[in-house]
Amino acid sequence: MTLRLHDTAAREVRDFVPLHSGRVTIYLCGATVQGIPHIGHVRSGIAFDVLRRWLIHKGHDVWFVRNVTDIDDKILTKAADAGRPWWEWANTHERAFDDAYRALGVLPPSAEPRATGFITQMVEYMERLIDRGHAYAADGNVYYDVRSLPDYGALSGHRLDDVHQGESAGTGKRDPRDFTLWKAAKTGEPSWPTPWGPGRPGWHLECAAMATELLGAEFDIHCGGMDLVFPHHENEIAEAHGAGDPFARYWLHNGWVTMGGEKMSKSLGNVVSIPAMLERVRAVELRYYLGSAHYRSMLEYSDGALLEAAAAYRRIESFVERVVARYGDVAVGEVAEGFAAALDDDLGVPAALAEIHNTVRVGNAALDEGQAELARNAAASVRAMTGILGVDPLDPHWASQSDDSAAMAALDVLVRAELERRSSARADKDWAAADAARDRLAAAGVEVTDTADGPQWNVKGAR
Ligand SMILES: Nc1ncnc2c1ncn2[C@@H]1O[C@H](COP(=O)(O)OP(=O)(O)OP(=O)(O)O)[C@@H](O)[C@H]1O
Ligand SMILES: [Zn+2]
Repeated sequence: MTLRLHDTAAREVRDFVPLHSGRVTIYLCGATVQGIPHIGHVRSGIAFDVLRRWLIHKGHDVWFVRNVTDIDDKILTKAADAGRPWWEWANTHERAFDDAYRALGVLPPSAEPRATGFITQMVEYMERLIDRGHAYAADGNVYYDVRSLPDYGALSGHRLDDVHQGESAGTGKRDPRDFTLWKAAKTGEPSWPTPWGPGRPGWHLECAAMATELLGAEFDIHCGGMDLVFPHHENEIAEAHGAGDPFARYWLHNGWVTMGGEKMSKSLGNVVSIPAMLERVRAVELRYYLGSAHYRSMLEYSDGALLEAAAAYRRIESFVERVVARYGDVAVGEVAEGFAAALDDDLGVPAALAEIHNTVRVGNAALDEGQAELARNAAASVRAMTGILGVDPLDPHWASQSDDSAAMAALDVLVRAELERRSSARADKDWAAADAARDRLAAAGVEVTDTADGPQWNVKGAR
């Protein structure tokens, strides 16, 4: 089946056809490493990790580039406020993002270019733009002349009259709507030499130069958060088209993590950091939660929604673990047809999750009825589907972070035996024996919840 994706530029969902058959090239705008990541910052990493895994599953070789913006006003200001060198500040927070991505099982990118490593390419890029009449130097700054490009604004739908770049007025700008490619050096700030004097790059130039250098003048998918449509991606397109490059063929944008209906952001103060979240739920549960909404929807954070998602994930996990405990190891099987159809439809994760939960229900019933083949097939399919969402319970990545799964599987057998004693005692109206079974479980710290899928258990205080 053909994968269909919502292309912001086309304003519609359209068939995805890669530029080169069998290979897909993707550029995702990565972090500006100025602080500790909050859960909003990693949403794009998770959403497009699912895209990547799905494309790999469909047989493509995926080249996935996610950059690091390691030079930026905010980095310089925050480092200066903290009395630290800017490069140390950037590196420290790059590691914090790395830790978060790794903890959440986001596949490492094929390349992770840092802006400061591509200055030569940025200078060459500006030379091309100046030669072609789309950029000009003034007082050591280099600006992009937005009026020089007839289709400026096409991605975001901004009319030229309404353009506000949201950047401070630079000296020598011919038109306030022009945007900055390169900033002249200021005393005490890092700078690199150029034909127009020393300075440092602007964000929009960084991404266009890195994407072009690593993925070519034309590549498949450019993605990022929805707040990047304007000005960041609009300006990247302007640069590429000005330079004569076709650039990205599809533009994908993810919605925000919100809290109280507003974008989670440090400036609003409504943030929950990844380390703080990982004190509350396991990393795999947080990943499940952050990846559970459709990538284009807003994901409104609440404690209740997080815990509900964690419980939903544990239902999937405990089914797979029960199968392993009873029948031994489970291989990765086939994805359900409905799951494939859901992901092919613009990465419809909510419908894909419904397929997973449905398979778990069928599998649990098969387990209860001792239908080994059916139960094992269901577990194998659940492994395949959860693997594409990055949350396969048996993926070794999670094993080091979760309870010892062999011990948990053994415990599951014992707890199930105790639960069976409790339920047959109830059926015999032997209340004393039923209470004794319940008390033994409680004394061992095992909490039992009766659900539509039968009793579920967990160890009190364990995550
Ligand atoms: N709440 C969020 N949900 C989804 N993506 C987000 C969220 N906040 C930031 N991002 C993404 O993270 C990247 C960095 O964003 P940005 O620097 O604006 O973070 P921020 O925390 O909002 O910053 P600030 O605290 O300065 O407002 C961008 O790609 C943006 O799309
Ligand atoms: Zn970018």
